[in-house]
Amino acid sequence: MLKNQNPTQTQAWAALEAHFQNMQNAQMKDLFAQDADRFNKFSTQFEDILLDYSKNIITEETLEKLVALAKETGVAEGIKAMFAGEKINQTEGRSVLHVALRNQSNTPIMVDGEDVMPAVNAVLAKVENFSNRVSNGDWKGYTGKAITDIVNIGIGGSDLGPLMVTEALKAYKKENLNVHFISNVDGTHVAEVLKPLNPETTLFLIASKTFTTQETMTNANSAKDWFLKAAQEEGHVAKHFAALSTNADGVSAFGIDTENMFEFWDWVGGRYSLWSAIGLSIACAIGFDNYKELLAGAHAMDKHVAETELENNIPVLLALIGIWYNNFFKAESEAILPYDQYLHRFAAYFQQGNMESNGKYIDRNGERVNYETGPIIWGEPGTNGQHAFYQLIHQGTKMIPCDFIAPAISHNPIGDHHPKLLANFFAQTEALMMGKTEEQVKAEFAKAGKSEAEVASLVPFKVFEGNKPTNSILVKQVTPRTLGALIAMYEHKIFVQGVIWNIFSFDQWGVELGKQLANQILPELTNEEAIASHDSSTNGLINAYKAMR
Ligand SMILES: O=P(O)(O)OC[C@H]1O[C@@](O)(CO)[C@@H](O)[C@@H]1O
Repeated sequence: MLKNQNPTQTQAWAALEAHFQNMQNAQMKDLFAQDADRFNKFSTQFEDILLDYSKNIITEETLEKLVALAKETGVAEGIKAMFAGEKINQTEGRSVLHVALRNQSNTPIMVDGEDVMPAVNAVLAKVENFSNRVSNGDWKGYTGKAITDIVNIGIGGSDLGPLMVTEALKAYKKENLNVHFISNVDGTHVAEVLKPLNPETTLFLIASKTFTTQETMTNANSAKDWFLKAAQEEGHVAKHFAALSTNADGVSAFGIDTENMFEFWDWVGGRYSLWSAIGLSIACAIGFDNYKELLAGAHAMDKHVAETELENNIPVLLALIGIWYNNFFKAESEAILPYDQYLHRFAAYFQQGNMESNGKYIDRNGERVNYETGPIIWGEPGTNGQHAFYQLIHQGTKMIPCDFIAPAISHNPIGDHHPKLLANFFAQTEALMMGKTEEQVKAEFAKAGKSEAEVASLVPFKVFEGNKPTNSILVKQVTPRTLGALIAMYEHKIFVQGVIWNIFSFDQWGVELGKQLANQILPELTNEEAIASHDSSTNGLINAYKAMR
């Protein structure tokens, strides 16, 4: 059972507040100077992933106090409850079992008294059969040609996961198959993606847990129109459209043969669904064996989370360090900075994963929280970010804890590109931690032959205060297995933070109001009347739009 404990009313929180008074001015460079063994004490290895969390404003005492908070708020109980299939998604009356989708140990996992593993494995077998047939060229289109292009039509969790993973694992992509993603309801997206494609050799995967999402159904209908313009006969749809959904009625109403439907279940959250049938485009793109390796990596991390004491539990440590900054240093955002071009959509994926899970202001008792909850997640690949926003991270007024991620081995070892990438990866976290003192700046000017008087006015601008916290995650190489473990690590970090913040991390009521209002406004855009049903701004904007057309 989840404990339902307001974190700020725990003894651990009070102890952390007192501890923070001592730590708020601590300098990491002093902590390193005082302990030559700091790196060994504050780093850990999981398979081929090294996590170095030593460049944080923490001591062993900090971690002890943070782990005490995890204990008092029932993190261990929460982990058990999730893995046991308890309906911890309480406002929707659902279990949260994305861990079942990758449960390659096949231990029974019960929902409402029934082991879900047989159904999970049946869908996985269907995914294997389908993806093999498509990637082997055995699946033929209406003119008898093999499929060359797969188009995943979905949005949010039905897009971001498959997109991020197929990009991250492009080195494993099947030669004969291209994967494309349409998500935005903006007609430009479907127009631009379909422009170069051949209806005879294109297969559409309509990915939608609910099969009611406005953007996805609009894009799916446009894709079907595009296809039928060439194919003419409705009967050919079955060879070119498959559905990934929990809603069989919606799928057949759309006109997709439920034989071509890959089901998943309401205990799979959209933002946790790439491990389900939603991952079909991944299996087609990189091959089923690699897709299974992705699941295996996540499963290995699941076992680590379920079996490891809190003190050495990697997602728990990351969650607690995040809470230390979010709730005590008042940091409002976290940056994820992958030094790997293939991981260019990794931060975007966890914008939904983190912010849709923990962007909540009501606690599990239905009361408004009196503390900060989920952070803003953002980030871009390195080294590009260095030329865009690192100025603020280094010399801005905001503390932005950053996760730096890099592979030791590149899939594209061209010239000295990778050593240069890694040099930046190592240098940035050192610079953020060490900074540059006034004395160092003056010495550099003196070395360049500049007199103190000459440069006095410049010195303040060149000082770096440093003491900016980072985690460094060094993976041997971005492979299906390490990527699976990395994604699961962040998923569990998010879950643990939600338990500590005493919020429900697996519903998303906050996305509903905008949709409701959009549905009310849509008919107002097509009639000729002047609109007066809203506030003056919304009325003004709609009427100005109508005048512009
Ligand atoms: O998969 P579907 O049901 O089409 O939902 C798509 C996305 O829409 C949401 O915003 C929920 O409405 C995300 O949680 C979800 O991943």
